[in-house]
Amino acid sequence: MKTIALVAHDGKKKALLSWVSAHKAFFADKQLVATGTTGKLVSDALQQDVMCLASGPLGGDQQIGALIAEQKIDWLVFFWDPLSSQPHDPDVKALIRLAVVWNIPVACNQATADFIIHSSLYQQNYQRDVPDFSLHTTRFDRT
Ligand SMILES: O=C(CO)COP(=O)(O)O
Repeated sequence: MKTIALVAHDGKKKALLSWVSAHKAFFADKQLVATGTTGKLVSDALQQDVMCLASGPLGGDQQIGALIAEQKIDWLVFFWDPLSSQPHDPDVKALIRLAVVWNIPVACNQATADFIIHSSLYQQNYQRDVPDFSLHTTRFDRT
């Protein structure tokens, strides 16, 4: 099962909540991890369990970064707010840095988050619709 980390700054929480709500069915079979306040809001919006870590300014970003370094997170959706300063800005940068270091998909806005969902759905459908790809290749090789 895929594990997705969700984080949003206060100025972007509304955007994240409307985005996750629009994709409620997609998240139903995913494991969700989030910083404290974001996680509570997402859990209420989706009526789904979310592993809530500490609030961002209290170390939640660092906890998610640690999970990334332990390879327990498949992708990160982090709606950070480019128009307000954060007291824990070094933690924010460290989290994004670790997502890049560990080469996991990371979406910092809705357009990219949509891309990742569409790509993930495409991969699921491709794997389901073409299960006998190797068989097909073998048959082709014999002719
Ligand atoms: O500050 C955050 C990310 O940097 C988010 O923390 P909360 O989800 O606790 O608001």
